[in-house]
Amino acid sequence: MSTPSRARLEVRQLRVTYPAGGGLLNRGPDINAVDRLSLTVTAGRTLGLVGESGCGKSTLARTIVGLRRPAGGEIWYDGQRVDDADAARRRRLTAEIQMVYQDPYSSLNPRKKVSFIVTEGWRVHRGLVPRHEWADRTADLLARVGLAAEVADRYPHQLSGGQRQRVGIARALALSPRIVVCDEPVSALDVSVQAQTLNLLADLREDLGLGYLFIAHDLSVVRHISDDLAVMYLGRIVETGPAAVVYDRPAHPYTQALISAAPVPRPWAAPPRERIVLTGEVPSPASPPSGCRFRTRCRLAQPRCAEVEPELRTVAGREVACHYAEVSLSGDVALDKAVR
Ligand SMILES: Nc1ncnc2c1ncn2[C@@H]1O[C@H](COP(=O)(O)OP(=O)(O)OP(=O)(O)O)[C@@H](O)[C@H]1O
Repeated sequence: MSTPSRARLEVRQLRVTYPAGGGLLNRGPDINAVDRLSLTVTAGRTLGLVGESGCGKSTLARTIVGLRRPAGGEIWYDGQRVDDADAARRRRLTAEIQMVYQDPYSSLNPRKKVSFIVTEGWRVHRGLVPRHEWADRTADLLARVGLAAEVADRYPHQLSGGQRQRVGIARALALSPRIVVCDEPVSALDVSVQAQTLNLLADLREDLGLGYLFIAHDLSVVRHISDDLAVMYLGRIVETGPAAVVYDRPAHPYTQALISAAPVPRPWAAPPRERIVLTGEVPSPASPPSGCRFRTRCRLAQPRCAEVEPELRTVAGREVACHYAEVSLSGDVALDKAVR
């Protein structure tokens, strides 16, 4: 497969909401699951997106692949706007942006054989692959993800979790995407098969020149596969930049806390590090705190943080949304001096 170098997905100021709970009379404010979020995914590169459960990662993923409508903002693919396109153009554009789902148990139809599941996209995008090529092309796709051709005749319940996720990956590849949204693709798998699945995804990216938006709540999973990292908190990106910069010298107090809590592969060989424990609950996205959304759990919070919402700005080679990012990069001692 050739790799057009300019395949590029751009999300600009995206907002996605859910209607508020409660009855008609006591309706609360809408839930802003994704709030003015911007990011870019380019073919051949991986953007890792991390954040705690409930911060809006899956909502973002589902909106990018067209399963939810945004309440605001824009989604662009290769210079064309996707989110306001008519159904036919949208279908054509989004064939090139596919998704691998978190749970291979619930994302595959249990009543259909693998041969049907993998060819689903060809039924929707008629004419893409001629009917007489389906069997051979399915065998090729299964081989690409490390499965034997006989798997085509099996049902999902006859496969292991790792094999099912490979079927999910084959289904995503069937439409020759340029961009793949991987929504926690290994978190439902046994630890023993997580690494194999990650290696498969990394190999496919190399061979096919894919661009990944790789979503995970576990930083140690995304660190190795990502070129760039984005850290999400309550619907917004709080820090983003090259993976090595963000991971090795995090500037946002939230990123620092996430990294300090991530397991270290060989703790005896790693330098000792401070563990920052996050206190308090994640606030509801229906009523986020004023100013900086992270301030209610932030060890560096100052009065200004309640008044002015920090926008992303460049600090030491990455973008960070924190008034005191330089300070937090150089530690607490410096903070005393800086805020006086
Ligand atoms: N269908 C829905 N109706 C109402 N609120 C929803 C719905 N789906 C998600 N939410 C809310 O939107 C916010 C973002 O949820 P989302 O599932 O996108 O987060 P997440 O980071 O993917 O979490 P997880 O890792 O647990 O899936 C949460 O507050 C969640 O409660």
